[in-house]
Amino acid sequence: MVERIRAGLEALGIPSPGAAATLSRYGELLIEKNKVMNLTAITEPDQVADLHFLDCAALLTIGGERAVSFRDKSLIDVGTGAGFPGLPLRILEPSLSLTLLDSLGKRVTWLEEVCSGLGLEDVRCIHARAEEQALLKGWRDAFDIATSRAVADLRLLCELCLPYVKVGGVFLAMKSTDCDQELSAAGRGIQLLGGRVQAAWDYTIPGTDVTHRVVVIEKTSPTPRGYPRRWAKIQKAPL
Ligand SMILES: C[S@@+](CC[C@H](N)C(=O)[O-])C[C@H]1O[C@@H](n2cnc3c(N)ncnc32)[C@H](O)[C@@H]1O
Repeated sequence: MVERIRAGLEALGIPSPGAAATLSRYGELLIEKNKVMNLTAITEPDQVADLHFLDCAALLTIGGERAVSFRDKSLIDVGTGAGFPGLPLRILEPSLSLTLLDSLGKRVTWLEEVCSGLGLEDVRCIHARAEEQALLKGWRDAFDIATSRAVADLRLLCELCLPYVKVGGVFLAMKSTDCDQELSAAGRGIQLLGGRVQAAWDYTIPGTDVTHRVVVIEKTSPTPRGYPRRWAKIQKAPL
């Protein structure tokens, strides 16, 4: 796995002294734990390298000259599951101040073990529902970047994620390339929550023919009070 990750990072133009080995160790821990806990449907080492690590790593480079800078930024990964995309980003950009958030306690406990096993002691692992945590003092309009992959339809997802982002920051929604309809349906909600779609970048994971999309949503004004709403309401009446 380590060689595949190293080659993929090189193809992406990401310098990675030591990072490929750390990611590979993370992959081993993931595959091992997945035998007794449901963490991922992807279990074959090369696929873990491609579809988890290199997919997440691509966020650091997409957009070329207009790529989002992660250096010295604070980032919250909403619905992180087994740590994606947040943890690979932190391994590749050590200056990142990372918060991983998930509603499933067992996954968060495992993430704490992984972080300490990999020597990433400063990563905050939070067991909470995104729409509840965002209502607490110090969490709203507080992060430079929010990320989320494979958590919910964009209409719902924006209400979970955009409240965390400070004005001038961005929410990076990792999606498939067929998300046009999802994106246009989310337009009204994005505006209401204080966001604006800045770009949608397609990228191909190195060494594969898999193409994904990241939607970049800029925070242009603070999220109005009253959002996010309770989950039942978000689902029943998406913005
Ligand atoms: C399909 S997994 C994706 C995990 C990871 N982002 C990835 O790409 O592999 C979705 C995760 O979102 C979490 N989740 C769903 N709704 C959530 C919410 N409202 N607040 C926090 N976490 C949530 C679930 O517990 C689950 O771990």
